[in-house]
Amino acid sequence: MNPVSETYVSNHPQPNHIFPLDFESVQDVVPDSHTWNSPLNMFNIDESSKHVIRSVALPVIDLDDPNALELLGDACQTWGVFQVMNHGVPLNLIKNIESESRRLFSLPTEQKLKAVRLPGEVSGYGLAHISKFFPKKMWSESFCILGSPVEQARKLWPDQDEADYSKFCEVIEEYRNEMKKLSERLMCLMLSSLGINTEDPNWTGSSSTGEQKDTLSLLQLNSYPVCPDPNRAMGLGPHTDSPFFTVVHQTGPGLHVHRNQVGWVEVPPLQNALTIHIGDLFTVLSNGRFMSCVHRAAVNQTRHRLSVVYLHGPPMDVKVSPLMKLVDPDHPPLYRSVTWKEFLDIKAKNFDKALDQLIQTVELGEDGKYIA
Ligand SMILES: C=C1C[C@]23C[C@H]1CC[C@H]2[C@@]12CCC[C@@](C)(C(=O)O1)[C@H]2[C@@H]3C(=O)O
Ligand SMILES: O=C(O)CCC(=O)C(=O)O
Ligand SMILES: [Fe+2]
Repeated sequence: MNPVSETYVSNHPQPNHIFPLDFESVQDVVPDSHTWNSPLNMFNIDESSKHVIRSVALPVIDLDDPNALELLGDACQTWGVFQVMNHGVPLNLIKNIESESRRLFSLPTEQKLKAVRLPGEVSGYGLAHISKFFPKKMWSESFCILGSPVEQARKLWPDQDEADYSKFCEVIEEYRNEMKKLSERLMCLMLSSLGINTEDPNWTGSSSTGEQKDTLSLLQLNSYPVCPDPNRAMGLGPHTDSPFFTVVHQTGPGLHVHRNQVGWVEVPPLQNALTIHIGDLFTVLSNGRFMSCVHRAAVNQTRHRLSVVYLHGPPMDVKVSPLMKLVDPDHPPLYRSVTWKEFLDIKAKNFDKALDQLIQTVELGEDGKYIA
């Protein structure tokens, strides 16, 4: 652990999976704590080949294309990941969030630790939330923002004049608004591709009180510093995202998605494209038609890579179940209903097998068909 973290920890006991390596003082070797050399045996992925495929083209969907709906449905069913062009998010806003992230991560470690994510909290600076599921540390640092960024930003830029944190907050809020708009549009398209009409107020399932609540939106900024030996380190271990889907902006190559029978495929950092990953809750909602996509982030020796991840999910306590329209005598409900909150608890205990825990067996009639 780096000296700043050490001092901090001795005063505030913390689990060690929150603190990133002190990248400011990284030498020319990857420490043992960060060396990924044993097979993970997660997600039933065959790890015999380290090869990353660059020749297989991932679906790229132009939202202005008249066939966008069909292409998008196809991409969700076959890949669980796709890239969108003409998404309507202003390019200068994307550049701005990139430079604000860069400004944040280039603060001295000591400063970033002032906004460290406390145990049990979602927002703040630290290792990615999923680090606790892996035996080795990741070559990255992240900053998670749930709700207003103001409180966190004040910790990062405390004594200076307002300009420092207000610029950051402005850009975050603006980006979040654009992401919300785009996500709602994508959600409608994805559901339409399944024959679901989102005008129906109950399409996400029902909350305990029956009232409509806001969907939850969360931003995570990731930073992957240059690494002296990228083959031995991991930026972000293999995982699926838990919400309905995530929208990712990356500044350079490093994102890999896994496809069965194919292997790890690189997601190219196309100019002006955003990457969408189907998450676990969409798998439940779509009754297994759209499977969440396993992905990871690699690091490199020359370029500091950044990514910005927006999570689009339901309110934490709203039950998500397979949509009624996707359940019929030939398609029984595969998963039991679950709230995002319950699902995160399940995932905390069964990281790569969380969805399997929701699989239910239903009684079938004599003809082998499901009776609703
Ligand atoms: C509400 C959530 C969803 C979490 C856990 C918890 C708080 C932060 C979320 C993320 C944000 C970034 C990707 C992810 C994979 C991560 O590492 O932290 C997400 C994870 C999940 O989708 O499970
Ligand atoms: O850095 C990336 O490209 C991916 C980040 C990611 O998957 C995540 O934060 O969940
Ligand atoms: Fe992810």
